[in-house]
Amino acid sequence: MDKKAVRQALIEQRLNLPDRLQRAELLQRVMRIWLVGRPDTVIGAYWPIKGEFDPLPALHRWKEDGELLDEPQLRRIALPVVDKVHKTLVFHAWYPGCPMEEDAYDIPKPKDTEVVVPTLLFVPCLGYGAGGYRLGYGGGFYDRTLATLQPQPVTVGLGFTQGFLPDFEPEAHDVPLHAILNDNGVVWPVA
Ligand SMILES: Nc1nc2c(c(=O)[nH]1)N(C=O)[C@@H](CNc1ccc(C(=O)N[C@@H](CCC(=O)O)C(=O)O)cc1)CN2
Ligand SMILES: Nc1ncnc2c1ncn2[C@@H]1O[C@H](COP(=O)(O)OP(=O)(O)OP(=O)(O)O)[C@@H](O)[C@H]1O
Repeated sequence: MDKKAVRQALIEQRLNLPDRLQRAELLQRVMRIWLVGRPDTVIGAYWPIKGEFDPLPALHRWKEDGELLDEPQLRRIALPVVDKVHKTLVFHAWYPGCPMEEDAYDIPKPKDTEVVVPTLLFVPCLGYGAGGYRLGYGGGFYDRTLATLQPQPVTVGLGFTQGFLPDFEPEAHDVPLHAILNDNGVVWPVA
């Protein structure tokens, strides 16, 4: 199968997952545990589309947990906005109820909030394979953004078990993720 057909099949499968709610709850838990002890105060995530796992509830709790620390921490969540000229992503602060507007591909983006630089990025994985490699929708936005972001953020892929591709072959421009989490736990790096 070519990449385009694989993408279509994965989106279809994901939209039809019979137990997505239970799987989403499991992945939220994996995320929260993975975040314990991380030093980050700005985390980049995404507004879910096409049946993607929603990372925002777990991140909102992470943000609130920051206020309960011995030394309270101001934590912020950011969402990607497409830079149409450079075809890269810029991150804007987001909070629940934040005014939104449509970005490219009809994905909502925060309206007029501050540009921030995340030290950790949760990256949506349509598919993923061994070695921390991911398959996205084919825009190359994450690869291009990661090729230029300074300092380099830690990148953590999120996907359902269903997206695992045992035979995935990365291309030269594919930047591997530092970690991948799914509803079973941490699947990259392998222990
Ligand atoms: N939730 C979410 N937000 C995200 C991403 C993502 O993967 N998930 N992105 C990650 O990069 C960026 C947007 N990238 C996207 C790239 C392509 C398509 C898309 O639907 N493409 C069409 C084909 C368009 C074409 O061929 O010109 C399609 O698949 O039908 C969607 C988002 C930023 N925001
Ligand atoms: N660092 C880069 N510099 C320039 N072009 C790039 C870079 N990375 C990727 N591209 C271009 O983007 C196109 C799509 O890449 P790829 O198929 O890996 O997208 P993807 O990772 O699935 O999509 P996305 O990151 O948007 O979810 C490629 O054909 C490639 O030419």
